[in-house]
Amino acid sequence: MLNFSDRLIESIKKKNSVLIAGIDTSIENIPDYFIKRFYDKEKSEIDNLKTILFEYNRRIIDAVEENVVGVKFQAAFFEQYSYHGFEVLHKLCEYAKNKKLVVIFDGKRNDISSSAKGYSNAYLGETPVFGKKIRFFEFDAITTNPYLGQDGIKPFVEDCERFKKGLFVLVKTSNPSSADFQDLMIEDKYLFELVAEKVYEWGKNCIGKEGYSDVGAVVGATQPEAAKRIREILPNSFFLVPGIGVQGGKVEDLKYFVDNNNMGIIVNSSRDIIYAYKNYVHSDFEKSSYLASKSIKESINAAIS
Ligand SMILES: O=c1ccn([C@@H]2O[C@H](COP(=O)(O)O)[C@@H](O)[C@H]2O)c(=O)[nH]1
Repeated sequence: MLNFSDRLIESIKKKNSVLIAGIDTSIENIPDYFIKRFYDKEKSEIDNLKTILFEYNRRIIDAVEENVVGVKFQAAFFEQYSYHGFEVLHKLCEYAKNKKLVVIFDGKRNDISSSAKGYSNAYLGETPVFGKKIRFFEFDAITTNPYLGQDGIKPFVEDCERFKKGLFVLVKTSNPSSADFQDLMIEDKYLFELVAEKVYEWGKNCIGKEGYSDVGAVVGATQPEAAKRIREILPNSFFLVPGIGVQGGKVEDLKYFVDNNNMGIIVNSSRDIIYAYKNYVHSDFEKSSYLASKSIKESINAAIS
């Protein structure tokens, strides 16, 4: 089996797209006409929730499939519905995987090593059950938080090596308060630069045949200056770039995120795609999401070519 970075590159070339559709759907943002179509008064609220959440996101995936290299599932939007949400997440992950999309779990997980191992078993690897190993999810990659240091990251890196999976470590995030900690200076370096140096180290043993590491960085689209610095430290890592559109990140700035081959990034867009019906065709959310994903893909391609 190919390394994660090689599979990603293969898919990017095939799709001519570095766009990732972010599945961040809340039930209250699903259009009324769609809810009415599926809501069954004979069923419980929870059963209706599960059906509608799955059916809406499934159609979004169908609609954008042609324009995206993968999908990123934001854990929070499934966790808010407790284990019912996770049941839907599991089905959607399989659905996207069957369409040969790259599937990312955005859980920003981390903990002490024994707990981190549990997370990694769940999302990248296998969980021991009665002497057997069970694979619960089929994600290709996960996002992690580096705050606990190397021992909290090692279980994920080991599973990346073993199962040819990918990791995106938060290095410089897109949110307004990212500077609170990430921009602290330690001697002559920003904290995010020190984290990037660690990401380089953690990914040294999982380099694919195309020369890219399977351990990448999350770098917010709102942070072009930081992106230039991080690219110097991580010349052969993929950046997962969230924050274009609603958060203010500009597609034109993506030229500061790419590597010397104009590669090395995947760019997430969530709300602009899943709720595109609010800006495009109100009565047809699938068409709207298709049009939005096509337009975002084309503008990204123009900005980085
Ligand atoms: O620095 C970060 C890290 C993760 N995210 C996640 O990406 C999406 C962005 O959603 P949009 O609707 O396209 O703004 C969301 O899931 C965040 O949790 C991020 O935005 N910034």
